[in-house]
Amino acid sequence: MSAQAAAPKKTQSETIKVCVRCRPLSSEETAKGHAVVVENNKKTGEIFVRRPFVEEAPKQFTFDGVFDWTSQQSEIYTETSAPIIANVLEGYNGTIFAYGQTGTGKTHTMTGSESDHKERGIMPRAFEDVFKSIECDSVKTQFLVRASYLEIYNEEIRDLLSKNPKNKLDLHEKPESGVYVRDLSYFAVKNVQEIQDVMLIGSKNRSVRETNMNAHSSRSHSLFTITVERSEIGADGKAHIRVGKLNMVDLAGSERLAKTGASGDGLREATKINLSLSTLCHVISALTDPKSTYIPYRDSKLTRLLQDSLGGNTKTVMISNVGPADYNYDETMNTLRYASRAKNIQNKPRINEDPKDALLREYQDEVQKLKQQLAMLHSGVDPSEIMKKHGVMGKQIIEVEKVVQIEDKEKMREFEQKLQKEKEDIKKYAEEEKKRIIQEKNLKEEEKQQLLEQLKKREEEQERAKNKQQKLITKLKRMEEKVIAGSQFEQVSKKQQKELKKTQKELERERLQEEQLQKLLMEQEMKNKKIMRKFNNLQEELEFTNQKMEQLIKEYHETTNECNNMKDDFDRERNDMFDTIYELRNQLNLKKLIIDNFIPGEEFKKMEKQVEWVDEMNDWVIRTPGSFKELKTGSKRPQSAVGLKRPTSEYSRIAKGLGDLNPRYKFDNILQLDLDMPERTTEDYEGMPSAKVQQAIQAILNDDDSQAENIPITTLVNFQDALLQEDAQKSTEKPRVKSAKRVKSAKKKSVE
Ligand SMILES: Nc1ncnc2c1ncn2[C@@H]1O[C@H](COP(=O)(O)OP(=O)(O)OP(=O)(O)O)[C@@H](O)[C@H]1O
Repeated sequence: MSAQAAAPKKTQSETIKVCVRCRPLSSEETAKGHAVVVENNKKTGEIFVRRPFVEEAPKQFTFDGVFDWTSQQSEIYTETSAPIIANVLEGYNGTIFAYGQTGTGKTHTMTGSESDHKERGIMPRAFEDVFKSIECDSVKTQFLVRASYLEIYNEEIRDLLSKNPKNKLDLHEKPESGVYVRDLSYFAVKNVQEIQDVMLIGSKNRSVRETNMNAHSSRSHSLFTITVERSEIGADGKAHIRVGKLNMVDLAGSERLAKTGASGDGLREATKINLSLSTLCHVISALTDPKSTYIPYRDSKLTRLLQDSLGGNTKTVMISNVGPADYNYDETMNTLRYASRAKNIQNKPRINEDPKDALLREYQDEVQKLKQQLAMLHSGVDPSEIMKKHGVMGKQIIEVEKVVQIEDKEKMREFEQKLQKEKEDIKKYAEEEKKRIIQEKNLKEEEKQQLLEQLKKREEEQERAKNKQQKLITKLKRMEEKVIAGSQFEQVSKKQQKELKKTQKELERERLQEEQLQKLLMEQEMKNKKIMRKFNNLQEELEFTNQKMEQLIKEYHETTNECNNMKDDFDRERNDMFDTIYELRNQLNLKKLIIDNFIPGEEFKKMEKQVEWVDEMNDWVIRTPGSFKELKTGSKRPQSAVGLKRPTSEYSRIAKGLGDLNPRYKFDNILQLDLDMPERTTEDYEGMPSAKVQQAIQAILNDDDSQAENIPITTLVNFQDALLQEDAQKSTEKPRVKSAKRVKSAKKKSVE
């Protein structure tokens, strides 16, 4: 494929391709005697679903492809996904996603079996195809293949290839490249084995749990992305880069809480799964409703990540998985209804040409830089030349200046071998020199030591230089390895085979279309005949009208039935929602109870102030410490004054200026050891109390402590009166400081 062929094509819209796969009855379903209610017609793309225990015509849907339990994994891949892989290598974005009720075979379809080669799913087959196509391409075309793997668990994005797969990542959006996950790990891979290892590592980190419906139920949506960057020389003699991205999505299954028996964490997971799947359904509905003005992509992480695949610039295939058993009739119908709607979603795929953020260009630049550095290092003064220049016991090594250009692996190997040999020569030469110095009889011991030290120093220097060269070669090798070139020999026959296969498939598709058109034509002709029919007599006309009426009545009944079924489905969905709401309300009440009884109101209010709703994350988050500043109340602490050791208020500066000895104005960190006793504010009672007062005091003192509380009120009133009278008499003699304290003083005096 030449770069010329990649000249910007006119963007045409196309509908997303929708296929249905029905798995076989499981052994448990067979043992329980469940009946099969799903029937497929592969040729026409029709699927029929019979409502159990009801006498009515089966519901019929038509898709781009239908597959039953006899379909092999290879067939599913070839029919649904292979064309998308070819598109991705041309620079289109592609998405393949599996959707359906829990336990219907989404993971089986996408990943398949690890141990049984025949049973491997779409993902490993896609890996093989990507690298096969790269091999078949021209040697001048360079590729960079990267892989990433993430899951959305409980509305949190997690990097399945990270060292800490439980850390949550954020979604961001760039105008030129759309929605992306910040800090997601990408691994450059250069063959099938490497990318398969990436998938296996990620799959092991995925959240799975046993439910009533599936022993290994995926509790998260997973997204494996392969980014293929290809660089070719165009007609203008310049390198052009195209970037294709392939998303492979294994969604968590929709489930009815009553069937899966979810509780606790399982309930939380199921609620989040169902919510994000219902957002996906709302997005599908909105995209196919001509009256809709708003697409709720932002309502879940899943729909935001799939934004380009649904109504965007991607070539998309949706594989809807269903179960064949009668007890799953409702879920099967639900899946098929949404799948049927999705058929009308229009995308506008386009080739991504010369994007600004192409990594391949960065790699190419870096490799070029490394090559130059290496060449410079190598063409510089050789370490042995340094030795020669410094004339250490002069064995003369003549070095020829050379410029290194590493163009292929063979040359790189030669260069590495040469470097190794040079290292060994340096070592050998140093050893010989060492021996010679030691054996030199004309030299003093001191001189010998000096020469040996010099020799050691130079040997180290040379080794350092060679190690640096080795490092550069290793880095260059690593970078060049990541950039894969097409095969040396263009495998024409392989390519032709591929073309042949493609043409055969195209022919088959055309044949099917022709068959369908033929069928439609016949039906139309029949209708026409009926209309054009001439009636010989009234009797015939009556019979025809009766037949027509019967037909209309039948159609009316069928439509009414369909309406009732839809109403039933709606009721069921509503009941499911009520179940979910009921469970969630229970949990909410529990949390409210805990908050009301164990968290003080003040604390709750404080906490409430410290959290905020972030639209981007669609969740509550605790504010960062920086944002607490605005919550702080109270007076502002004075800022540090120039020349003072600590922030100081105006008042304390004045106090210091006035020479106040209070240590708090000394501006030093003072540790006060003496107790700061309060000043006395009362004074002893002087003079002789009157007889009445003495009597009252005596009465109090005579009562022991236990009775003190029970002193008759009259005694106390008398005592108070006596004191007041006496106060009035003596007020002219001496003013009292605090009369309220007198009772104590009086008592003290009397005791003394
Ligand atoms: N076409 C098939 N042929 C044979 N077995 C199948 C097929 N499809 C699914 N199965 C089996 O059914 C079981 C459930 O499949 P799988 O785990 O792929 O379902 P799922 O839709 O991914 O479920 P969940 O949404 O709970 O993760 C597995 O044991 C799987 O091997």
